[in-house]
Amino acid sequence: MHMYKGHARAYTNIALIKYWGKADQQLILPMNNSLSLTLDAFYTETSVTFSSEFSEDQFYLDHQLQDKKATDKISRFLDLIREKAQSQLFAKVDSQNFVPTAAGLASSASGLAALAGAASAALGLSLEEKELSRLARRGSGSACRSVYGGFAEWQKGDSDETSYAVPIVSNSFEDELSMIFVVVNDQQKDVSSRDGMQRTVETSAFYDGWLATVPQDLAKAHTAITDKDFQALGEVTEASALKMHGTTLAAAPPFTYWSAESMRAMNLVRQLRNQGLSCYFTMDAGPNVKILVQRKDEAALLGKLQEHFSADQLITAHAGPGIKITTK
Ligand SMILES: O=C(O)C[C@@](O)(CF)CCOP(=O)(O)OP(=O)(O)O
Repeated sequence: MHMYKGHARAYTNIALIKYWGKADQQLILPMNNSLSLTLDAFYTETSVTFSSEFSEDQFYLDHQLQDKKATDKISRFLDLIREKAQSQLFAKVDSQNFVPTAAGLASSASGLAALAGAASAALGLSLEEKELSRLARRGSGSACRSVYGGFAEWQKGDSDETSYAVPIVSNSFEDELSMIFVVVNDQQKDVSSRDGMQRTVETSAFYDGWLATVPQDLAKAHTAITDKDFQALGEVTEASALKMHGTTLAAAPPFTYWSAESMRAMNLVRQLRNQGLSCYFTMDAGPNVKILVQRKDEAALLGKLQEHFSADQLITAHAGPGIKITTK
């Protein structure tokens, strides 16, 4: 009887310069580079066991056996790893999302990164970071950035071999930052990021305009990180999110991830900034609002936010580490 085990913990990341649109759906090659900050507040722990005793793949998420649809998606991803390792063995996948229950935050980035790490290690593939990032990308684009801690850039490349994330040298600027999540509960049925970006690429009149400004936004973000210039990083982060979300309004049919509560949070950020509290927001494929603030202003911002939102809606995160893999 052959049994092989691997474990990984991977943290979620939030894009400051957004990935929005694929050049290749099957390989998950993006239309543009993106830049993110890995956080310490949310992570996924995954254990994978391959065994000759198993007659099919099994996928447990937070101790719940998942249905065929979810398991088939995992199996297709595991096939990539089985192929690399020349293995036919089936696997049992145990994933646990350490995301505050109220959050309802998507954890595909940490989840697929942890799965890539645990499964490849179980089959004895000791992949170095670039290869691990490429593998995670096949699970979910943003997952490729969670291989690294702190700031990372996903270089779009033009093939499976050339599309992966790299760490950004930042002389610890990330340690001077906080990100406060405002979890809004009026979540209408969202369009998934995968479906949302596909519809936008295919139909949005604003999509080319979005794409045209990404390289200059990336350059601004790099300069801001090098210079430890919080205002410049905040401005380009907020602009990138607004432009990305703007593309959805011109899609057919049009859609938006912004709810009334999202708008309330974004307007409050602008108001607080105008009153001298330097903070900037970003948003992804959901109504939650993420606020970038300097660690030194974190308490002051929380105090202001608590006047407008309940404490359990506010989650504070700081820069987090890269993926951790063990095969014990
Ligand atoms: O994270 C960002 O750069 C921006 C977004 O979060 C904005 F919503 C998109 C993430 O997309 P993802 O879930 O990775 O899609 P997949 O490749 O279809 O799995």
